[in-house]
Amino acid sequence: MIEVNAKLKRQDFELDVSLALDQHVTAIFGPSGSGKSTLLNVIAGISKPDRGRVVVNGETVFDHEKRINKPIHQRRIGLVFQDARLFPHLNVEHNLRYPLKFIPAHEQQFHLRDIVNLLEIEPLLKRTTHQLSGGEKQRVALGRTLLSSPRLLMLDEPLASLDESLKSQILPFLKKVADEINIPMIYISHSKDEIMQITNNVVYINAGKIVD
Ligand SMILES: Nc1ncnc2c1ncn2[C@@H]1O[C@H](COP(=O)(O)OP(=O)(O)OP(=O)(O)O)[C@@H](O)[C@H]1O
Repeated sequence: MIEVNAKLKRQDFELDVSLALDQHVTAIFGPSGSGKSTLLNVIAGISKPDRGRVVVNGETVFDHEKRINKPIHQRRIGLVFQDARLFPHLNVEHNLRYPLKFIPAHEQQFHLRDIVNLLEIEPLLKRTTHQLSGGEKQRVALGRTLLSSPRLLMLDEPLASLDESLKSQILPFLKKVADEINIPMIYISHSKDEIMQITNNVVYINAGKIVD
């Protein structure tokens, strides 16, 4: 369960949201500039609200009044962005293994092998990141994020930079992660078609406010 009560004012924009997400997968949908990424950043700890409270799986990660503001890494939230942000100096396998170094073995939710099989990336393991297509990069980025054993997975327009044919190749993998992986997921997109393939549970945001 994710609870967000947050106000954040910028020059030409105000985020003012109050929402409780209790489904396994939630999509956040809204037009460009409506505040989707800002909301995600507030949950992740990248942006600090002026007021409010954020609770992730029972843990208060932000509370303005109580002066709680857990740093990003302590929130244990996995983020996947439009650009894969892989480490260019590491090959695919080492990108995937990277987060495992920081998590004690008993806290690791997945083995490398499970994720490699789930995302069908075995043939890519020895490649450098420059030898991957955009869609392959996104699968590796998703795998690396899962291997960080997050307690919440947030994807911010993960398909936005891919062409239509690559999108349709990656969507089944996102669906598989949504259906088979036991981690709550927030999926941000401005594409209704894309969202409908992932979940029926949609939160609409417009001009910084949740719309019923
Ligand atoms: N760092 C910032 N400083 C000032 N204004 C910002 C900053 N980041 C975003 N904004 C503004 O806040 C508003 C919400 O932006 P946000 O990125 O959350 O929207 P979005 O719904 O994710 O849009 P998109 O679908 O285009 O990515 C926009 O008006 C944007 O211009």
